[in-house]
Order: sequence, then structure tokens, then C-alpha cells
Amino acid sequence: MNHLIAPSVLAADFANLQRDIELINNSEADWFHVDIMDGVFVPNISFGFPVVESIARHATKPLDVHLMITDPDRYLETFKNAGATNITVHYEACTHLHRTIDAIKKMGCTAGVALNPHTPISLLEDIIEDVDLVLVMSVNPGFGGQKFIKHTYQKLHTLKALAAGRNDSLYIEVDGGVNLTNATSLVKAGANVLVAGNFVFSSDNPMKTINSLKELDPFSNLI
Ligand SMILES: O=C(CO)[C@H](O)[C@H](O)COP(=O)(O)O
Repeated sequence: MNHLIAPSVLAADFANLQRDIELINNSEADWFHVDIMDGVFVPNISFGFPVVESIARHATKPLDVHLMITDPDRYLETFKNAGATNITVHYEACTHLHRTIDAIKKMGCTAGVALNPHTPISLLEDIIEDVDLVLVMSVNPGFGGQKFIKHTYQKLHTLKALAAGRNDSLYIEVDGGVNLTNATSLVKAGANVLVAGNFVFSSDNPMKTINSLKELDPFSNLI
């Protein structure tokens, strides 16, 4: 699978949200990454259902919704109705992860599980076949613009090995501090979805930045 790019709307200009949505629509990005923070699971609050509905109304690409919230089961259906294509919940926020993943799929969405930087890949041993996506957090969740944690490379290798032969269509997503310096190495380590927020929207030309991330060819020098 060629790698996908999911610009994080968290770093967009909320006063010009429609402009930034159109920018993503017209770029080579594949998905919209939509971060939901509740101020409890993470020490920050982002935005809620009306904003997700507005994004969905204007977006021409799938909405990849990352729930950084406690007890996400309460809101799965509301996010689906707001326009989510993929819903990712945190391993650390779920008591019955298998049930939650099942509920997301039964609604017709793809289902992802996110891991905080301290949470080992090995904990996915008994659920790797059931998820569509694993989101490896490469910063502690809650804020954009943080420094990339290098141990992520090791986690991507471990995840790729865990999924091999058991879930070969798995989306392996990396989120936090992604930029043009580490993107090639991340794809080589196993990531096939790159989330980028600040690197895109703080750049002089966000469209060009998205397209540069997409046009990387990490395997071009391999026979
Ligand atoms: O989930 C997130 C924060 O919890 C963001 O998606 C992530 O941090 C991306 O932002 P940036 O690319 O600016 O690091």
C-alpha cells in the first residue's frame, strides 16, 4: 500500500475552517484527521460534534476521527452520525476494547485503536486481527506541535511484525511531530498513514507541504 496522508484539522485556522478544508480537499491528502479531546483523558479540549458535522459537510475525503476521550462507547454513534468514516479509540480509555471495536464496525465504520507512547505493542496480541487501524502516538496526546519521540520507530517495526500474516491490510498510522525529515523513515519502519498537523499548517504553503509528504518515495532506492 502506498502511504496515505491525513492532515490534522487540529492545526487548522478555526476562523477559516472552510478555507482549510477546501485546501485539504484540493491537495493530495487522503483523509482528514479529526482530533477529539475531552479535557479528561488528555489535558486539553479541542472541539465537539457541531464542528465535526461542519467538517463532514464540506470534506470530500474520509474523516479519520481520533477519540482522545474517556469511555468512548458513549459517543460512538454520535460521531458516526456526525460523519466519521474511521473511529479510533485509545487502548488506555477502554475497559472492553473488543466490544468497542465490534460496536464501531457494526455501525459501518472502520475501527482503530490508538496507543500512547508508553503502551507496548504487545498488548495488541489478542486483538490485532480485529482492528482495521492501529494509531501509534509519537507524542503524548493532547497537543499539536510537540517533539517526535524516537522510540516510535521501534514500535512501528514491532507492530508490522505482529500484523504480518495476521492482518496484512492493517492501517499503521503515526501521529505527532511528523515532518519531511522523519516521514521517509517512518514509512520504511512500517507506517502507511502519516498524520501531520503543525508541520502542514505552520508552513508557508500548506498545500505544497501536504503534497511533498505524499510524493515521498521511501522505497525508490530499493530493488
Ligand atoms: O493527536 C494529536 C495530538 O494529540 C495530533 O493529531 C498530533 O499531535 C498532530 O499534531 P502535530 O503534527 O502538530 O504534532
